[in-house]
Amino acid sequence: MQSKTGPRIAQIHITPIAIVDPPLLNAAGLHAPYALRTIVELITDDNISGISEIPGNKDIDAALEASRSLLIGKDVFQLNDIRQVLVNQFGIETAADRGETPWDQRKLVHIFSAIEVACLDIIGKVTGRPVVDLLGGKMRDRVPFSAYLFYKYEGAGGELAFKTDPAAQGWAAARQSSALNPTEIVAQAKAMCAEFGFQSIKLKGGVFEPQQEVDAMFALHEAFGPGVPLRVDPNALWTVETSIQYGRQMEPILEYLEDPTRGQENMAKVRKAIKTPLATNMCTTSFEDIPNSIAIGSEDIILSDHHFWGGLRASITLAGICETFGRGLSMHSNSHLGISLAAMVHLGAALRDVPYALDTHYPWQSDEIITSGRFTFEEGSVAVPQEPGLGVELDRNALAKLHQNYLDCGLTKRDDQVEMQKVQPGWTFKSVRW
Ligand SMILES: O=C([O-])[C@@H](O)[C@@H](O)[C@H](O)[C@@H](O)C(=O)[O-]
Ligand SMILES: [Mg+2]
Repeated sequence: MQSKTGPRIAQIHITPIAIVDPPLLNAAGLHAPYALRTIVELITDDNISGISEIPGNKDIDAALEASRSLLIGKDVFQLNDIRQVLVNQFGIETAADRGETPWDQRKLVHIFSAIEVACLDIIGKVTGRPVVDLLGGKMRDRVPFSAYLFYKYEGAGGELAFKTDPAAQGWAAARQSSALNPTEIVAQAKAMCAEFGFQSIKLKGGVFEPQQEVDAMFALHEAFGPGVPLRVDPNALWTVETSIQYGRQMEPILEYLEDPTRGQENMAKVRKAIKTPLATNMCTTSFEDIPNSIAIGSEDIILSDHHFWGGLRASITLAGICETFGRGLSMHSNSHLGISLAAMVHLGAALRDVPYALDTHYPWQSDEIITSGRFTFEEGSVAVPQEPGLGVELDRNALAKLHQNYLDCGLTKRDDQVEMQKVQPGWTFKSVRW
């Protein structure tokens, strides 16, 4: 029997969108009223559509545009060739290229992730298999996620910015409330867990001085008891000394401490001094970082993200490396919609182990871009879609509306410092604050 070729990429649609995002606080400042994503749709010569979603900004969109002519005509099964074409075009960003924010300065990984996921969606449709089967097959039917708490100002985001919608009910109402102290953080956690059933909880820290955030963690421990694993992520704003001091205080209550301090060397020092495992999505963020991570022991758990590690198959490779070198693996997230969530769920289902519930910002979003509407969570987990491909279809009306949001809102890249300065003039980001 002769093997077949194709289908081939005939059209590429790149659509920047802006999705409503509430005023969430973090170490870099404040979320804008809209978060930017880019939706990519590939259409093959036999009219099959494959979709993906990546973090958006003007540069990434321009790079996607620039790769269009290189990708038209490519066989969607030839992912190695497609990646090589993109490597030739953009090069592999080195640690030096990635500079002071190595987790962020990416072109190749985002673009290849967008193209790979859309191709896998098509391959799944052609073969009649869900994407998880293309990653080696399903190890579980449901994928567990963690509650992801944020300090925040009052407000719903989008047009409501810092205002609230009095008609909102349940979590939609709680999502608008301010959370600026331990009591409000516990209230946020209760509302989010009541809605989504999460069984573990992460707090985005790096907003207030460390003792306030540590007090919030103890308040969560008090409210939820020892059966609910807790994590806190100060996004590397603490010195080594601060990390050790507060890390030791939280040893009895934390499942893991995420990126307390900046860089692999500092993380390795903290790791030697405290008993709690350390997790990262900031110091070991690419394959190039792995050898030094292993040599010096900078973390226990790598928070992968297919958007940032170069796709779903690269994430499976990362899982193998983690297994070989005794690293735990979990998943990082940013504000996102259901196409990204579907891809995360297929990946999570294919991993041999999921020892830590994965991160997702999804509860903070109210928009959706898939025809089936927003994903539902049961006891914090999402069922793996069983239909061919990603198992989600693009809602073209929603795409048009969210693209119009993008055009209207005037944002072209994420800048949490600028957003914070609108509220607190003169506020500046500091890479080490406490
Ligand atoms: O959305 C945020 O504010 C987070 O701080 C995000 O930007 C981080 O990338 C991320 O969630 C993290 O775990 O560091
Ligand atoms: Mg993090």
